[in-house]
Amino acid sequence: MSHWIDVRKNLRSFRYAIEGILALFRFENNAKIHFLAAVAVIAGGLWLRLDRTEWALVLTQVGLVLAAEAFNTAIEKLADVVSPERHPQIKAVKDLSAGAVLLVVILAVIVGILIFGTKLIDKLEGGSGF
Ligand SMILES: Nc1ncnc2c1ncn2[C@@H]1O[C@H](COP(=O)(O)OP(=O)(O)OP(=O)(O)O)[C@@H](O)[C@H]1O
Repeated sequence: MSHWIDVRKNLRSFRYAIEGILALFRFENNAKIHFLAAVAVIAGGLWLRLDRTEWALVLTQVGLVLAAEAFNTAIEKLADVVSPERHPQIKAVKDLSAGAVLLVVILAVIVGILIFGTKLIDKLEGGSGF
């Protein structure tokens, strides 16, 4: 009997997705840098005691950057298979994909400055220092 939801198939897909995440952080240089940045941001958030809304915003940005990095890596790998030779359209595809990551990163930095900037100033002006 066929089931409406095939749990075993779902679990297998989940395992492949985890393998993708592990490969991203193990082999891709930009992803490693973004991973370290994410760890630093989370440590900074704990230190500055972000509130719920601030965490929601910060973690959304972290998720967007890491997911954009994963999509970009996937597109680059696909492009390399489709066209191992240089091709102007592949250049456009890869540049657009990298541009998407840069856009997300720029916005994440702005959100980071808005949230961490004021918190940091408050903390330092409060005199508690480090
Ligand atoms: N097949 C290609 N055809 C045209 N331009 C390309 C191609 N591959 C890469 N490029 C250009 O090089 C940029 C960087 O691409 P990518 O990160 O894949 O590195 P690469 O140049 O292929 O070298 P490597 O894979 O050794 O790092 C792309 O954004 C694009 O401008």
